[in-house]
Amino acid sequence: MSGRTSGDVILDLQNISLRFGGVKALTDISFNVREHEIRAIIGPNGAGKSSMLNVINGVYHPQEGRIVFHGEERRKMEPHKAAAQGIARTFQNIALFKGMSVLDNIMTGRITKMHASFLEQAIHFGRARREELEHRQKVEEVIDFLEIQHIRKTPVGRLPYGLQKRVELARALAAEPTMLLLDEPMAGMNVEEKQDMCRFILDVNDQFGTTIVLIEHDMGVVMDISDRVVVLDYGKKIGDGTPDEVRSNPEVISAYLGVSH
Ligand SMILES: Nc1ncnc2c1ncn2[C@@H]1O[C@H](COP(=O)(O)OP(=O)(O)OP(=O)(O)O)[C@@H](O)[C@H]1O
Repeated sequence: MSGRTSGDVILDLQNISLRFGGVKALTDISFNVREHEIRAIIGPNGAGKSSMLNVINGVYHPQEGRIVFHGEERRKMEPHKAAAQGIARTFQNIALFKGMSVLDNIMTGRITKMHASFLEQAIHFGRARREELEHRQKVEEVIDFLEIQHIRKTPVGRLPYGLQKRVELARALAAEPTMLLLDEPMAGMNVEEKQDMCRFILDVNDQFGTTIVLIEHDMGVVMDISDRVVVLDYGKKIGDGTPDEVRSNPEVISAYLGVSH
């Protein structure tokens, strides 16, 4: 456990149930996320982790339950509204524009922050010009922060996998989120790439104060960087607590940690 302090509850998920036809993806799940913490969601394949992230992000709308974000109950929220409220995410399978440069991909993370009209942008004048400079400056800050200056002009598709994941993180950060959802940020990475990604996640959390909710299969990573862990199995919550509490929870051990993954 990182030992960092975290604040008030900013996201409260209460009795969430989500079904796809006859498939119960999530059943009566409640947990919360505190400001500035690193909160992991773990569980075997098909446990409902990605579905949970999609509920937080407004992609899926649960049939039952309440979602309270910053003290307000959320009604059917669409993903673009989640983005406007400061929630950004990365995906299990990298979702970048492979033919575009690293810089241009990260610029797309600024879209929700763009105010100038299409016409203003087209003639590249006044407000649009000022805005573009601001966006560029923010993107350059993110590029420096994630140490990817050397690849800023490279088309993303030519980069090794670990760096593509870092570019995806950069794009999410360019939106200046207050809450960052990471769907398996270490998947497919070698040991060195994982170490780098861990360092960046901790630095983002520390330096920007960003709250982080992540799904991760690598238990070493989860136990190292998370403040609290929620454990799902077959769409139900079977554990919730600090890494130490979760590690010693018999139900978790038999359902998850005890099986090879
Ligand atoms: N869009 C969908 N339509 C139908 N069923 C779905 C959909 N999304 C998820 N499911 C089902 O919901 C259950 C939970 O899936 P989910 O992807 O959330 O699990 P997961 O824990 O993220 O798994 P993994 O570790 O394999 O990514 C599974 O039975 C899955 O088949």
